[in-house]
Amino acid sequence: YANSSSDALRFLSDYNSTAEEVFSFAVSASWNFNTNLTDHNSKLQVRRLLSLTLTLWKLFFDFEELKEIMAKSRSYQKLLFVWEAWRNQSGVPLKQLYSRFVELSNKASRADGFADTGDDWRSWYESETFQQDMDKLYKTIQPLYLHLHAFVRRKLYDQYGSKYINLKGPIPAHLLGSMFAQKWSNIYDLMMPFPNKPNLDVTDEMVRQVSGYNATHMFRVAEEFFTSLGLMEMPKEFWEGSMIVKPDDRDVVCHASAWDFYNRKDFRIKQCTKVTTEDFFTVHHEMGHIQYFLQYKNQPVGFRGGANPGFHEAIGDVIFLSVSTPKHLQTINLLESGNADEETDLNHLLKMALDKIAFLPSGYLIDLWRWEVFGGSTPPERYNADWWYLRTKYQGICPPIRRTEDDFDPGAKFHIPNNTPYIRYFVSFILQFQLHEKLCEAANHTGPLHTCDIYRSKEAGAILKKLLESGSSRPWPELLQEATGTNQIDASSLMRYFEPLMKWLEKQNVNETLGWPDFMWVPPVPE
Ligand SMILES: O=C(CCC(O)(O)[C@H](Cc1ccccc1)NC(=O)c1ccccc1)N[C@@H](Cc1ccccc1)C(=O)O
Ligand SMILES: [Zn+2]
Repeated sequence: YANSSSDALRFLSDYNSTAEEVFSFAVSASWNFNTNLTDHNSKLQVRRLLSLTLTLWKLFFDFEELKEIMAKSRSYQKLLFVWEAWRNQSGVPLKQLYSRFVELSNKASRADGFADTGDDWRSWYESETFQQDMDKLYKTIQPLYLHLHAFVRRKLYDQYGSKYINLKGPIPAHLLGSMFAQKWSNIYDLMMPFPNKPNLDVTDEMVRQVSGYNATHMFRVAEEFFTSLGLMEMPKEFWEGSMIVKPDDRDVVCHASAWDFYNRKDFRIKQCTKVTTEDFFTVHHEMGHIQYFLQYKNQPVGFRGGANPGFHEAIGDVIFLSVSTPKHLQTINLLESGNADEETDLNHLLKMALDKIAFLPSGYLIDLWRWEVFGGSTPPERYNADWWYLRTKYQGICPPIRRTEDDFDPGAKFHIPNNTPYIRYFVSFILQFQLHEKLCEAANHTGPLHTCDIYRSKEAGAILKKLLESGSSRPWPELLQEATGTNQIDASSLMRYFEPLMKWLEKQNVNETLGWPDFMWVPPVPE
C-alpha cells in the first residue's frame, strides 16, 4: 500500500513538472501569435497569397473603431451601417465553418464520455441541476430587468421617435451603445435621472488630467487597490512582458485577456487600452485574473483555475464595484466631490444597472444558444433564427434590419469563433454581488450596499486571499460557504444592491408596458 501511494505521489510530481513545461510552451506560442498576427503570417511560405489576403484584411473594419462609433454615435442610420458591416465581415464567413466545428467538438467531447460539448462545459459547475439553477437565477432578476428595459425604451423613444421605437415592442439592437447590446452605459447620457449632477463617466477627467492618465497609470492605480487589501503586487515580469497598448506596427488580437504561463513566473495582460472609464473597468477585470494566478501559483497545475469559471470572471469586477463609487472616484481624484447626495446616488445606481443588469439576459442566452447547437436541437439551418428568438425572448431586442440564414450573427461575437464559454459571465455577475456584500460587511461598511468601498480593508483582503489561493483544489460550494456563509450562487445580494433603483423605476414606469408583447415587431428600414 505504501508503495502505491508513494508511486502515485511520484507520478503526480512528475506529471506536474512535465505539464508545466508543456503548458508553458503552448501558452508562449499562443501569446506570440495573439500579439503578432502579421509576423506569424509573414513566416508562412505562401507569402504572396498571404500578403494579398492581409491587404484585403486591412481593408476590413477595425473592431476597435466600430466599437467606438457604437458607443458615441446617436445617428440611427450610422449605427445601423456599423452594426451590419461588422456582422457581414465577421459573422457571415464563419457560418459553414461553425457547423463543421460543432461536429468535431462534439466528437471530442463524446470521446471523453460526455453527451456533447455543452454537457462537457456544464460539468465544470459540478451541479446535476445546473441548467435549472441558471434559469432560477434569471427569473429572480427578470423583474428588475423588465423595469430597466421599459425605462430605457422610453428614453430611446424620446430620442429616436415613434417611427423607430415601439413602446410595446422590442428595442432595435443597434441603439444601446454597444455592438451586442450587452453594456448600455455608453447611452447613460440619454438616461441620467438627474442630469445636472456630476458626470460619473470620468473619461473626460481622465483625459484632461495633465498627470496623464495613460495606460500604465491606469494599471498602477488598479494594482494599488489590490495591494491596499493586502493582496499581491504585479511581479516585474508582468510589467516587462505585458502588452497594454495596441502596437502601431502589427496586427494583434485586441480583445483583452490575462495569461498564466504556468511557470510560476510569467503572468501577463494583453489589452489595447484606451483612456476611458470602460477600459479602466477592463483593467481591473483582467487584473482580477492575474491576482487569481498569483494566489494559486503554488497549487499543482491541475488546481490552477477558478473554483468554477464564474469565480475567475468575478474577482476584478468585485474590486471595480468599490472603485466605481463616487466616493472612491473622488479618492483617486477622478471626481470633484464624492459626497454623494440622494440624486447623485441614483445616477450612480442607474449607471451601474446599465452595465450589470442590462448584461444579464445576454450573459445567459449566449450559452443557451450554444448548448442547443451542441445538443442538436438547433440545426445549422436554424442557427440565426434561434439566435434572434433568444435575443428577443430574453433581452427584448430585435434586429434593425431583416436577418436570414445567410447571416450568422452569433459568429460576430468574439467568444463564439474563439470558442470561449460564456455562462461564466452570467454566474460572475450574480456572484460578484454576493462577494461584495460579504467583503463590505468585513470592511465594517455601514449604509446602502451600493455606496460601499472596501479600499484598504485588510479583513476583506484576507477573505479574498483565502478563496483565491485554493484555486480549483476544492469544490466551489465549500469555498463559497467559507467566504460568504452560503454555498449557493444567489441573486439576493444583487437585488439588495439595486433595491433603491427598483423602487425609483417602479414609480417612473407606472404607465409603461413592462416587456414586449409586440414580440414580432421590427422597425422600418430607413430609406
Ligand atoms: O470577454 C470578456 C473579457 C475578457 C476575459 O478576461 O474574460 C478573457 C476572455 C478570453 C480571451 C481569450 C481566450 C479565452 C478567454 N478571459 C481571460 O483572459 C481569462 C479567463 C479565465 C482565466 C484566465 C484568463 N468579457 C466578456 C463579458 C463582459 C464582461 C464585462 C462587461 C461586458 C461583457 C465580453 O466582453 O463579452
Ligand atoms: Zn475575464
